[in-house]
Amino acid sequence: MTATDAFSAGQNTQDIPSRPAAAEMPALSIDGVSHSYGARHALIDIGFTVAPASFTALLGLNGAGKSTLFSLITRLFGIQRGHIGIFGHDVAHAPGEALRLLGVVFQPRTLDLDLSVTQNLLYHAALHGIARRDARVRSREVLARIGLDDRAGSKVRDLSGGQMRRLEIARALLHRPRLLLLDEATVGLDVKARADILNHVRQLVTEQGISVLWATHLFDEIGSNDDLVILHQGRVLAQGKVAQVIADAGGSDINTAFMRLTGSTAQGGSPSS
Ligand SMILES: Nc1ncnc2c1ncn2[C@@H]1O[C@H](COP(=O)(O)OP(=O)(O)OP(=O)(O)O)[C@@H](O)[C@H]1O
Repeated sequence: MTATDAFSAGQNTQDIPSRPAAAEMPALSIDGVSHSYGARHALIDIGFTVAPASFTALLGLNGAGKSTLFSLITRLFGIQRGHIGIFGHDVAHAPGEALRLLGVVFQPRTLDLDLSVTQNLLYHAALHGIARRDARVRSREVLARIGLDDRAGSKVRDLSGGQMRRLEIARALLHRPRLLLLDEATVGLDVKARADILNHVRQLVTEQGISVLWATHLFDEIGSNDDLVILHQGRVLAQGKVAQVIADAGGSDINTAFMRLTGSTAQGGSPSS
């Protein structure tokens, strides 16, 4: 039985550590997480939280450990060390509750190009056990939310790269998650498509109250009001509001702050990056 179950069942909770109220519960909490591939340490004792209804950028160069972290959060890999919680549900011990609240857009594309936009969504809904009629309602809802409602009948093959990405985001929203993870969601897109995707995702935060963890290596995708986590060579070097991270690092902007923290050259936001 989880702490939540015990609380709701009204049992003696003396031995159960007190939990923050639901409104204060982090959407995502990463606590003391380490992961190694054999002798290679990909993540080293990392910790941070994503606040509810926030946009948190996870900034790191190639090889920083972002994809490894996503694989742990989604349970693709078992957790070797540390704890990961989604709205208070431990991913290792209460995976059903935790993953129900989670939507994910992975780096590689996984759409069926020969099916229509709606068929892709209905197929995914069926995998989630969503009844056909409900799935149709939800498909229309998520396509409208992500600005693709006019392409519902199009073959995915005929969409642009940016539209395909938006469809993947729509698909990740079908089961109405409260936390959305996106791993380098704008890779390979042009400047306008990148901006469109970012705008849509930011709207999910401000209008729907969805919490977002946005993994990127592109500095220009980070907004001045975002929460920021800097991951470098498997370690969290800084976290907090962007302005605070810049001030703490003694930089004048995010590029100089990153360079000061890591000694690495900053990455621009060129479409080919
Ligand atoms: N399956 C694997 N086996 C061995 N080492 C791996 C494996 N996957 C990742 N690594 C190593 O772990 C480290 C972190 O890689 P990871 O892919 O998590 O970083 P990343 O920040 O997502 O980078 P990228 O944006 O390039 O995918 C790197 O040193 C990488 O070489």
